[in-house]
Amino acid sequence: MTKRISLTQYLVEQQREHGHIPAQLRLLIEVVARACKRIAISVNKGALGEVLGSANSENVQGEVQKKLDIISNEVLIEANEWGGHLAAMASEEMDSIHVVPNRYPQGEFMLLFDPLDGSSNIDVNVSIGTIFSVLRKVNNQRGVSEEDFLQPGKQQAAAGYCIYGPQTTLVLTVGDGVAMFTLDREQGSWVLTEENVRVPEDTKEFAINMSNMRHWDDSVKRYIDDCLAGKDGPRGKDFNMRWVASMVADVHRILTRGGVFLYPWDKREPEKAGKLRLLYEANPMSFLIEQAGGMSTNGHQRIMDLQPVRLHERVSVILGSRNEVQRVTDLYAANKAG
Ligand SMILES: O=P(O)(O)OC[C@H]1O[C@](O)(COP(=O)(O)O)[C@@H](O)[C@@H]1O
Ligand SMILES: [Mg+2]
Ligand SMILES: [Mg+2]
Repeated sequence: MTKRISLTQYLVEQQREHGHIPAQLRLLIEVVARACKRIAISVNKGALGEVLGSANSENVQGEVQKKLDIISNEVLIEANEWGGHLAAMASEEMDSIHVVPNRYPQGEFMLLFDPLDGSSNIDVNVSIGTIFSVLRKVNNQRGVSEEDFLQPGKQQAAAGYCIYGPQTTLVLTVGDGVAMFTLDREQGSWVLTEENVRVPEDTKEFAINMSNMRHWDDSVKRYIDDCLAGKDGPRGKDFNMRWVASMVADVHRILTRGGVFLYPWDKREPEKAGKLRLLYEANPMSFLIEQAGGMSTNGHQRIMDLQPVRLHERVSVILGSRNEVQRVTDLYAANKAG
């Protein structure tokens, strides 16, 4: 039975007993967790809070923004601006970085986030979430710039997401395994409910948007065909499929019971490496999955080793149960060897 301690107590233990995190990082995570509580209240209100529907504006990705995309972004900016633990922030919903104004103390960390993940599910009452990643500011001699954010995922100081579903759950790593906290609405506090989360190495469950099948490359097609062939096919076992179309929900299921998630490159937009964003979707989810014993690649390379070149760059994502991700990566290698 996991000891039912609060998020603050867990972070204090990480700081004092294990020396894993400095005080500023603990404060930062607590502020992000508090912001997610506020976002959860808006999400739960739905039509009552007039937070559903489109905002009739477009973000840098060319996507029409939802009202909740903007509300969540503002909540996170506001909550994190004055705490003294940050130098700057970056978000899916902002073209460029947001530097903490000089009137506030400058911190040594930088926060990146997808304020509302799974936007296509907002209006249909399906689980959505917030994804975040924390980096250290590399050069304290000068002001902060977009270049400071272009760090490989393996340099993250912390990462997590909050899922707004039947329960509101915060999932976190500071590089010492993965922990899950459930929001106790009566108390308004985050309570530890899972620690040292492990992703099973094997699985019989894959998650991919099957409607894109005709656009996939040969490696992904082959992998999915083999799964669909079931126990009479090369895999010798039947597979099940799930696709929530909220990355947080699909990854949360994998952290909870295993599975493999694929949003690969496809021919619809061949010039793009994929749909999902490296810095505030793929990297934080990869850190969590690896800390839970899983694996995360773009088919060719470990995602956390990739050197980012742009703030909103996209990447092909294959993550989850180690042996399945390895199988997809082996198919890519075999196809490359030709
Ligand atoms: O609609 P599709 O093609 O299935 O894509 C679903 C994917 O797009 C996303 O919604 C993109 O994220 P945003 O909602 O933050 O833009 C992921 O959460 C999800 O995995
Ligand atoms: Mg997203
Ligand atoms: Mg989003």
